[in-house]
Amino acid sequence: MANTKFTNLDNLSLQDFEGDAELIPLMTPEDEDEINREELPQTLPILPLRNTVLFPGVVIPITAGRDMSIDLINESNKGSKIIGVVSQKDEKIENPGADDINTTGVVARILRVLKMPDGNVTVIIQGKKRFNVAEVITEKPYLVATVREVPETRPEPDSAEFKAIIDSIKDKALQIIKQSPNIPSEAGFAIKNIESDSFLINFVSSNMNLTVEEKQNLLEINDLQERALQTLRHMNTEMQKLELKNDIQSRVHNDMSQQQREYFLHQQMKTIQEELGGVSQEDELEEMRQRAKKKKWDEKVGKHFDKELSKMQRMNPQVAEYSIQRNYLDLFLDLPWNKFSKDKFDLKRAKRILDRDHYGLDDVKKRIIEYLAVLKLRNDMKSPILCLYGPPGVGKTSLGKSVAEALGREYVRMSLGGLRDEAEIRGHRKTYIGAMPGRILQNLKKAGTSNPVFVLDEIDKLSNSNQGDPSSALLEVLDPEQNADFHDNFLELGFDLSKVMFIATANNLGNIQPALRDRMEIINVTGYTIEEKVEIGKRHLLPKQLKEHGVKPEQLKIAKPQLEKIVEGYTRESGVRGLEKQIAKMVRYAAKNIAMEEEYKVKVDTETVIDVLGSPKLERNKYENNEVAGVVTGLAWTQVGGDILFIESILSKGKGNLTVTGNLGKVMKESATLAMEYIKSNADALELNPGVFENYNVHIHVPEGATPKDGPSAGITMLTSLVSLFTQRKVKKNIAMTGEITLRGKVLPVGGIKEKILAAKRAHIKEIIMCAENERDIKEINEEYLKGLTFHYVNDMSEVLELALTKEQVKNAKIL
Ligand SMILES: Nc1ncnc2c1ncn2[C@@H]1O[C@H](COP(=O)(O)OP(=O)(O)OP(=O)(O)O)[C@@H](O)[C@H]1O
Repeated sequence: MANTKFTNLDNLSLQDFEGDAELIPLMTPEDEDEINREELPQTLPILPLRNTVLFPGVVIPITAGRDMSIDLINESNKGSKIIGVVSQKDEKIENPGADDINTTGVVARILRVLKMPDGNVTVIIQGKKRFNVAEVITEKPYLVATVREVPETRPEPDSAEFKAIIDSIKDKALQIIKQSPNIPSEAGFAIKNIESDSFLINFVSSNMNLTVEEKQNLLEINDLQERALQTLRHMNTEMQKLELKNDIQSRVHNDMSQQQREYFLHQQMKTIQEELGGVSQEDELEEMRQRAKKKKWDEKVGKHFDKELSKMQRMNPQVAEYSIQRNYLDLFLDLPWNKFSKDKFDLKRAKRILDRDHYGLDDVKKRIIEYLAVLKLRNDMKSPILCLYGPPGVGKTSLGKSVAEALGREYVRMSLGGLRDEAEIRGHRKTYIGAMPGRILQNLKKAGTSNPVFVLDEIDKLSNSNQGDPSSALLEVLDPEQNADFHDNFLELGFDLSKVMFIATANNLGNIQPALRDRMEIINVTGYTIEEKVEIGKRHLLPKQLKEHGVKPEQLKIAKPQLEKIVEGYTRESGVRGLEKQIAKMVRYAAKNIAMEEEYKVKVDTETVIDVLGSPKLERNKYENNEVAGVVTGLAWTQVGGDILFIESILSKGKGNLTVTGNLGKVMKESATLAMEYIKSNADALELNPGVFENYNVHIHVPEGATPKDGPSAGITMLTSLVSLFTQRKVKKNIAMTGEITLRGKVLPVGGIKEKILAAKRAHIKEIIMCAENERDIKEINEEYLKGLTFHYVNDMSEVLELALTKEQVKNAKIL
């Protein structure tokens, strides 16, 4: 017989056969054929089995305790290892004789013998084929008998009926395995893999829960199909018994588990409640009732609350809606209905606070104080909403905070940057999963009063999307006519926002929805000059950073020249946020040395600044010389506020192409084309050789290439640059300009003048050219900022060129 499937048996240890462990090696049809071809010996030692029946092909462990059996096994194991195995008629008989054993048995091969510590022997045997005992020759020391093969009738190989029976046996076996918790699931795997039909029948018969007699009867059936049928019958009975058993058990179990579940849940609830301070549903409701008594809400709100509370009372605390309802009622209890802080309208004090927190910004502070004065006199909030607008980091947000302190009101801030869903402002309906009130109400809850100073940061960054229009929701918030009854979807009732003081901040007025802009009183917070930045650094930013880093003022001193170095060399902005970061770096330098007890310069000198911050990055920000034709300084409005920008242009041999580079937007590119066309059509007046346009390519570039730039205000700068290029005339020193051009050479006014003036000052510019109409902007600027600057107001390009270009040509001028 092919032994391949059983080789691993040799490696099995004793533990593998302990308990009821089943062995389920599988016999293939080839193994079976081989067994059938083997000759049956004439005589066999007979091993009587008390309580089991061996079937052909099946492997079973047997424990032998009787002397006759131990002797038989030991002898046979030394010899052929082939024995005859027959079950006893009565298991109680200790020393069975010829009459006490069944006549049909199975030839078996000893696979392994294991001697147990108690003297017993466990033997693993595998059944081979059936035999009949012809005659018992001797009974001592163990039974030996002559044997006869038992013929087996097999069905036709393609018998559909037999196949159906076999399939049914497999199915039933799998069902039984599934329903029986004691049978390992590997048995199912074995059954699926059995290829030999007779082995399947034997394997199932051997493992079924049958009496020895029933099993013996099965073994004695010579007709294989009949044996299969009988096996299936037994299996059906077994299955029914199992189903019944499982049914009874599951009924008992269900009753138990329902009870257990409830007990368990109650225990859990109790524990959670204990952890939460022992609040039961009733306690919870009572607590809410008590809190509600203290609320100063209107009758309508009170009634609504009572109604909703009794709804909660009727709810099962274990359902999800209960907690939604509790959150809903909590919001009612948390909102500051009719709760106001008392305003401190001491305007002198207010001014003191604004001055304490912010250096400069005189105009802005004046406007704020005026605004507060009106509030004081009218004593209602129906004055327009303030909108502080200006470049980043100039103190818009922190001004809002100071206003709150000055008025003695609570302060909340909500950033609108990137907000695109209307529900963020107005909330979701209560029925929506994960519903919440909108951020306006959430912030009021946080503020704890109904009249806080509410800063709406970055109102220009609201975006529109398909999730509704947040700006129209904001309109309702800000409209004094409507906001006394602001509707939040979650709250379902109106809430009065009319006493809230809203202050919006924005970087760019152009991006604010016009209807929103109309509702607000715009206050321009401009950027700072170098001197102001140095003062802010000294008075505010350095002390603030020292405090934040736990460094004492006497442990780090940065004098004005060093602060100026930091401003000029390391920051390029209208505001002071970058400066604050650089100062923080300086403070960290001190902090590190203090902590490591290392020596450092307490009085920072310029070398230390360079050591700590690296070499200055922005020296180029200053005005450059005028030795090259085609390089002109413009004044622009960029992401950091007002800034200077250089426009460079060069000529190269070619066919009159115009190239524009430097990450320029459409409008700026158009300005370049306009400038070029203007020069072409005014070539005579500019005394240019007309052939020059066909023989040269022009390239205009605006550094820095990585920063996107756009807008019409570079028009006059581009034109000046090109005229300088074509005429090779020097550009006047320390001059900068800003203005839009038309095709006819008219100069138009542009925006952001205040910022641009400050940027020019920071870059040490002395003269500025701009449109005559922009003169009114200059008049609004504090005299202080205009010191040292000369302004030229123009209407036409010819005036610009007259002012900006000298008569002198640059060194090594090209002859065109
Ligand atoms: N005039 C000033 N005096 C003192 N500190 C100032 C002044 N201006 C700005 N700061 C400080 O600069 C930092 C940045 O200011 P803030 O955040 O208010 O800028 P912002 O204008 O709101 O900027 P953004 O537009 O980016 O929101 C804050 O620490 C603020 O206190």
